[in-house]
Amino acid sequence: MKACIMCGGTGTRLRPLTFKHPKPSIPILNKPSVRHLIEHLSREGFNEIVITLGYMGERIEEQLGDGHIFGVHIDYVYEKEKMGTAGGVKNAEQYLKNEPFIVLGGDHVLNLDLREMYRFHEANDAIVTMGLLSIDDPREFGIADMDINNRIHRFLEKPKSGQIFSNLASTGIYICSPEVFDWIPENKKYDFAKDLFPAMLAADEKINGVLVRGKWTDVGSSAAYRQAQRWMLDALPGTTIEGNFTTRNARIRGPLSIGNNVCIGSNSSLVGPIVIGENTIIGDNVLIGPYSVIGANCTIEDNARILSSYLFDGVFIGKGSNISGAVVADETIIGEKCSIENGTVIGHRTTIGSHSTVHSGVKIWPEVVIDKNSSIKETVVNSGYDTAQEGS
Ligand SMILES: CC(=O)N[C@H]1[C@@H](OP(=O)(O)O)O[C@H](CO)[C@@H](O)[C@@H]1O
Repeated sequence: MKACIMCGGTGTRLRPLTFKHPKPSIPILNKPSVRHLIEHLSREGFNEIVITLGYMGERIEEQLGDGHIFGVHIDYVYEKEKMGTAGGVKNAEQYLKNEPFIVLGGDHVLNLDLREMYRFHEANDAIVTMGLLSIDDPREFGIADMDINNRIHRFLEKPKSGQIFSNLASTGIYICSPEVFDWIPENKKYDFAKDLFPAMLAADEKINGVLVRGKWTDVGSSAAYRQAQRWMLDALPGTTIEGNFTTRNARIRGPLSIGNNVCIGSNSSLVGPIVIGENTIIGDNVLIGPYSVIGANCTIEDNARILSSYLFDGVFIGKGSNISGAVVADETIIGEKCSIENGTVIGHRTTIGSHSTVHSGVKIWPEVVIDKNSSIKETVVNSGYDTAQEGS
């Protein structure tokens, strides 16, 4: 079975993380998130995959290669300019024109039964079948109204508060028959949700919906990102303690997945679920609490506390610092006795001087240097980076 993964977006809402990683490459359990998606597709029998690329596309191609390590074959199609979601898929038509195919976003994290959705599509006669999920507040999504025979009669993209006629949100996962290409104009920016579905419904063309069960999120915001990592940490097997590490009397409670050559100092306490990448060094009296992911080549010095936080590769945490509910991108240095509070997102290669506090929810852009003893209450940007807020 064939799949098309849309990986062209700029990921502006996930800044500052997306200055270093395109959205599908942001690490989840220390692996680019799209790898988890491809592993799932492979398990479900979708082994011919085409990926549409735009922003930092080469990074994604480098990380995934031809797909053989996942048991799939991957082709890549680059968008020269932004073509919209349907326009991007149209660009990949040569790989998709012979049989129904599934379309997903490169930032989707899920454990859904996609095969069931595909079978439903094959057994029914719509050109498009949309995966729908019941969501309490669907304002961030497209919403659909569906009859008892699964036919969608109304669709509205990003409804405002007074316009919510249904709680069925589009997951942005579509099964399409090749006839869909007749509906998408060539060389024109064209979107599934904004252009194609309204055009099909106006022409009384059938679109089906299918309710999906299980876990699904798109990693569109840092809150969704944290949620996605939590799910994946919850899915770590039982009390496993994997990996080859050395320790002097640390107290360790799984589930825990540890890379090779990790070194844990004395009297430290690790309470899973936790994932730690290879070559990371953890000092004495360190507490690493549940729902933390620590990248490869990190250093956590003595007496630090890391709680429900995600540190990317090469991060340094100084003595006695307290990191709680934060995301810290690659190679950032946090000095001694800092406090990094809940919801903070710190870009790559930033330096936070010792004895500083970064208050709850603050974002700090890459390569910023914060003085010692600072108290940061608002976003700190780096004017060397593009500050325009467009795209998704
Ligand atoms: C224009 C467009 O494609 N909108 C889609 C898409 O929204 P984004 O905000 O563009 O990610 O994905 C949503 C699911 O993540 C889906 O509900 C919505 O209809």
